Amino acid sequence: MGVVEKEMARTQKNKATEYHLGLLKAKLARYRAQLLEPASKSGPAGVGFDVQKSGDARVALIGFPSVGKSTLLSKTTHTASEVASYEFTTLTAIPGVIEYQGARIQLLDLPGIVEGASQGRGRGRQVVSTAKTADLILMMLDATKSEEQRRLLEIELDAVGIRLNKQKPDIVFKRRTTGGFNATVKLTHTDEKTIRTILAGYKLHNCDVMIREDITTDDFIDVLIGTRKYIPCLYVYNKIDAISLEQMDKLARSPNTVVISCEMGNLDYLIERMWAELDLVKVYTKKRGAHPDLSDPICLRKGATIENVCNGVHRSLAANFRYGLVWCGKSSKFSPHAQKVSLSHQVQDEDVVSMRLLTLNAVFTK
Ligand SMILES: Nc1nc2c(ncn2[C@@H]2O[C@H](COP(=O)(O)OP(=O)(O)OP(=O)(O)O)[C@@H](O)[C@H]2O)c(=O)[nH]1
Ligand SMILES: [K+]
Ligand SMILES: [Mg+2]
Repeated sequence: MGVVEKEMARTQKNKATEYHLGLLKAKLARYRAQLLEPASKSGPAGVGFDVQKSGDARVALIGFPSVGKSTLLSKTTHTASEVASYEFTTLTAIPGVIEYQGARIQLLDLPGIVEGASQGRGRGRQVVSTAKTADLILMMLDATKSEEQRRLLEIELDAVGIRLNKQKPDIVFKRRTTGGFNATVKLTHTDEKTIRTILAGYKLHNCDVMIREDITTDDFIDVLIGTRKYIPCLYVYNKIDAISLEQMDKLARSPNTVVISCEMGNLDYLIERMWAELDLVKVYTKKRGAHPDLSDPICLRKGATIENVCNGVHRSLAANFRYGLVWCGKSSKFSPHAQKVSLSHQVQDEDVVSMRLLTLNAVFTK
């Protein structure tokens, strides 16, 4: 235990010391953020595996050893990853590709992690750092083992700043202004004084804060630190061939959970659920006077703009952009007629997009 942790343990949790605790928490979070985000030269700690991101999204497999991560990769992609009954069979990151609905999803097999992974034991630190780069985490669990495994993994991911299945808390900061405080909802888990104390700890005396949901002190620190990653997670219980129907039924009813048996197959439902969680937007491109190319959509993250579409076609496109035309999709106000849009326009699933360019006055597709 470090000095700050010790002081926190000594400090009893009651109203009188809550402010002090908040300050200590902020201090500890700052130290750990420094420890976990070292400058790139200072060694491998906190750095993920050097695997190029490819395809439209990245899904990372996180779990204890021998839960069946490599078996899953081998069964759902064309990549083989060694499978064995002994622990730590996989020693590095192994990428495979799942092709689904016209999208290419990178599935990343990773070494098993153990308790303490985030504190730098073994390759664990590298694994949890890689998890930070994922668009979706598949937390793989052994259905025959105790529920404790899930909580332990959540602690490890939490320790590197990953927040699972959580939206970024709705807090807005404005520095170098008057120091106003505004909460649009009643705060029941924290209060202005605690938040002021934390801000003072960061020497942020002149800082406007606007809070728009009933946050906790931890939520506030997360947003203040700013390096947190809010990543969706599916809890995947494997090896259901080895448990009773009643046990399986109970697991399957939990939120964000899928039960599978890699051995028995039928992983289609898992892939459907992954797809739904990734929430990708598919956009079709169209040449002037031609039908849209429905065979080759561009897949983008939700919230993507016309600029992202341009970059998905060719990197020179955005620089020569005059305007875009959008048809049919849910974002087009004038469907079935085209809507004239700018680079910053957000596209929706199933939109058809055409670009008009400055130099060529022509149309591009992939
Ligand atoms: N009963 C059963 N066994 C399985 C299932 N899936 C995988 N296994 C077995 O579990 C063992 C471990 O599988 P791996 O795929 O190597 O597990 P891993 O999570 O990649 O393990 P590490 O790389 O060591 O972390 C192997 O003996 C697999 O055959 C399943 O659905 N049911
Ligand atoms: K194994
Ligand atoms: Mg493996």
